[in-house]
Amino acid sequence: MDTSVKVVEILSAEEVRRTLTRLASEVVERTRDLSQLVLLGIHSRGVPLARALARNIEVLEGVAPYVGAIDITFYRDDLDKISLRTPAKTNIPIDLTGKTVLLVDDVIFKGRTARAALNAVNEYGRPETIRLAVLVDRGHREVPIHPDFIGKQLPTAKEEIVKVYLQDYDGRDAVELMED
Ligand SMILES: O=P(O)(O)OC[C@H]1O[C@H](OP(=O)(O)OP(=O)(O)O)[C@H](O)[C@@H]1O
Ligand SMILES: O=c1cc[nH]c(=O)[nH]1
Repeated sequence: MDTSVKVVEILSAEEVRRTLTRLASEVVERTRDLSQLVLLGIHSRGVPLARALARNIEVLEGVAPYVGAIDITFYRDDLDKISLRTPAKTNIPIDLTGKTVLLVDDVIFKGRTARAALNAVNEYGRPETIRLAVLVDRGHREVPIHPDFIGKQLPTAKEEIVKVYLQDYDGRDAVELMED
């Protein structure tokens, strides 16, 4: 019996970087006032991803957006099933009232993490708009949430795993699919 897991490269380092450049330019194009933009990365890889996106926006526009972090641990809808081992790593750089908040995550799957992030954001003011950017949308949503900015739409089987690697977090950029 073959129990090995097959790893398929979905995006190379160069493709991750190009995708980030495209996402940054889409965000710029669709943001009315960049001075009001706050990027909030969803812990954990959403945080370095938000920083990378912010750097790309700064290169394009010469304006560095605010960047912060959201730790959704205490907002999960399966909280009773997980331990509370993770300390809150939320960092909100400014009052969010009236701001354009861009939630950033590496992967969206069932959508429950993004839903929890919306609850978390509510605690820090009332943004004018909240949008969602993801590097990979792998489908299989369980809640009615759809990202506004998508790096790569990747049809997957439910049991497959998408792994995102980021330079600032993992020492390299890549997206891989792990198939059974
Ligand atoms: O749409 P969902 O089904 O909620 O899944 C998406 C979330 O799953 C992963 O996080 P994970 O919980 O694996 O933790 P990590 O960020 O530490 O990798 C990923 O980074 C997203 O945040
Ligand atoms: O495949 C998946 C599913 C959820 N989160 C990930 O990072 N990968």
